[in-house]
This record gives sequence, C-alpha cells and structure tokens, in this order.
Amino acid sequence: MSPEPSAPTPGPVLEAHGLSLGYGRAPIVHEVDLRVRPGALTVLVGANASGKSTLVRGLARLLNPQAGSVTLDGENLSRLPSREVARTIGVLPQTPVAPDGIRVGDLVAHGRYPHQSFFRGHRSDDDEVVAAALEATDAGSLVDRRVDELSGGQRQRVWIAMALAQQPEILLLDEPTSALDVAHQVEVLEVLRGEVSRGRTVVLVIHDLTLAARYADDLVVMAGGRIVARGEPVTTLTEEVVEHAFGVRARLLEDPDTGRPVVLPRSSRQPTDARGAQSRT
Ligand SMILES: Nc1ncnc2c1ncn2[C@@H]1O[C@H](COP(=O)(O)OP(=O)(O)OP(=O)(O)O)[C@@H](O)[C@H]1O
Repeated sequence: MSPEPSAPTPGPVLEAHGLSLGYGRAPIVHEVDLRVRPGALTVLVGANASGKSTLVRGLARLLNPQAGSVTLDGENLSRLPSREVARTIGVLPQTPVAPDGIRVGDLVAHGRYPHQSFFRGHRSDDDEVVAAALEATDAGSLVDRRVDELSGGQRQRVWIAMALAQQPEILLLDEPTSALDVAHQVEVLEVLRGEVSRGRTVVLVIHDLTLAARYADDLVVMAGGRIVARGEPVTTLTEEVVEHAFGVRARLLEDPDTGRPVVLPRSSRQPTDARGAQSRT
C-alpha cells in the first residue's frame, strides 16, 4: 500500500511587529502587528488609501520600517541577505513595470533568477516551471508576444505567471485580479488556493469583498493605516465592519455553497420605485 501523502511542512513565518511605514515623516501604516499564517491564504481588504499596498511593501522589504520590524522566522528581515529574501518572498506590486520590448516568455523566466547563480545557471526544469506558470494563468498562447502589446488583463496574467514561476514560499500579490474578467479572476484565485494546498503562504490584496470572503483563510481589514478586523471571513466580515472600513452600508447574505458572506453594498441614495420616482417609504 502506498503511504498517505503527508501534509506539507509549514513554511517560514512572516510577522510585523509594531510596524509603522510611510513615505515621508508622517506614517501611513500605524503600529501594525500581524502574523501571516504559514500555509494559508491571507486576504487584505480596505478602502482606497487605507494602507494595503504600503503594508505589502513593508512585508516585502520594499519599504523600510519607520518603527517596529518585520521578521521572517524571528529574524529581522532587513538584516537577511537579499538573495535569501528574494528566494523566500515573492512580491507582485500593484503596477509592475516591464523592461521595454520584453517578450512574455522572457519576463516569466525572470521569475527563476533568484534560483540561479554562478554555480547553478539556467536548467531545463526552469523551462518546465515557466511553462506550468503560463498554463496556470491561461497565458501559454502569449509566450512569444511583446508584453507592451498585451491587453490589461493579459498583461496581469503574465505578471502573475512570473510571480508563480519564482516559486517562493511566501507570495505577496497586490491586486493581481483588478484587470481580469470574472472567469479569469476565479481561475487565478483557484490557482492561488492550489499553491496554498501545496504548502505555500499567499497574501493577497483584492477589492471584491465577496471573492475575498470566499477564498481567504484569514481576512485582514484595514482602515486608516490600521488593522480594524481580522480572522475567519465568516466572523470578521460583518455589516458593521464593512460600514466602518468602507463608509458604505451593505447587506451580507450567506453563500449557499460555502456558507461564506456575500456582500451587497446598498446605495447611498434613497431606493426608487419601478417608474424611477423617489420612494417615500
Ligand atoms: N510612493 C508614495 N509616496 C507618497 N505617498 C504615497 C506613496 N504611495 C502611497 N502613498 C500614500 O499612502 C496612502 C496609502 O496608500 P496605499 O497605496 O498604501 O493604499 P491602498 O490601501 O493600497 O489603496 P488602493 O486601494 O487605492 O490601492 C495614500 O494616501 C497614498 O497617497
């Protein structure tokens, strides 16, 4: 009898301790404590300018702390060698910039660079990883196209492929589905759940609260540069939290398939009747 497949060993623990971040003197992210659960999918949500991207940049060491620290398995991230950080933490920023004229296959192959060195150059399994990443994001047919000639959604899928090809233990993605049609959004989120089931840790920023609630293991809600709610989506995403974080009233229904919340934002205007007249009730 073949042995039971063993559960993947949990990866390194990424943590923020009293982390404050900003671009000038004034902090944008204030004293955040966050333990990113290894082997889980954490989704960050919050209104525009609530500090999600800034927090992601801090967790990825793209921005130095103004106060507090980020640690990887207890080691201060800012003191770890760059190559080790690049192999462990992959980050896809909100608006990545591709080198002029680069082709899709070459861009995605860039994801393999942290694994290569003077002693370990390009190998055939790098090609396999790149091909698998392109296939997972439905971008295989684009491999010879120039990145700057792609549609917004095609380009976004290619960047996700590059991040996947890096095969980091921790993957941070800032709004990776913002330009995708609904089918590709679901496809990418399923791919990321697949990464998590193989033991990877994924942190994701998205704006669609219903998709966030459906796919997250841990949901983190930000407002004004602080975490205002966190935990399982079912208990974390409440009408009060949505109103506090987004300034909009919403009705939360239960998804009959998953039991997770479905968020229906309410209009800030009075409801109108079928003829378009303002309702008086
Ligand atoms: N490079 C920068 N220099 C100065 N201020 C910045 C910079 N990047 C972001 N900010 C400011 O930091 C604040 C938080 O921005 P951030 O991008 O972290 O928010 P966000 O929650 O990711 O927003 P969105 O949902 O709109 O992407 C905003 O007020 C923004 O203007």
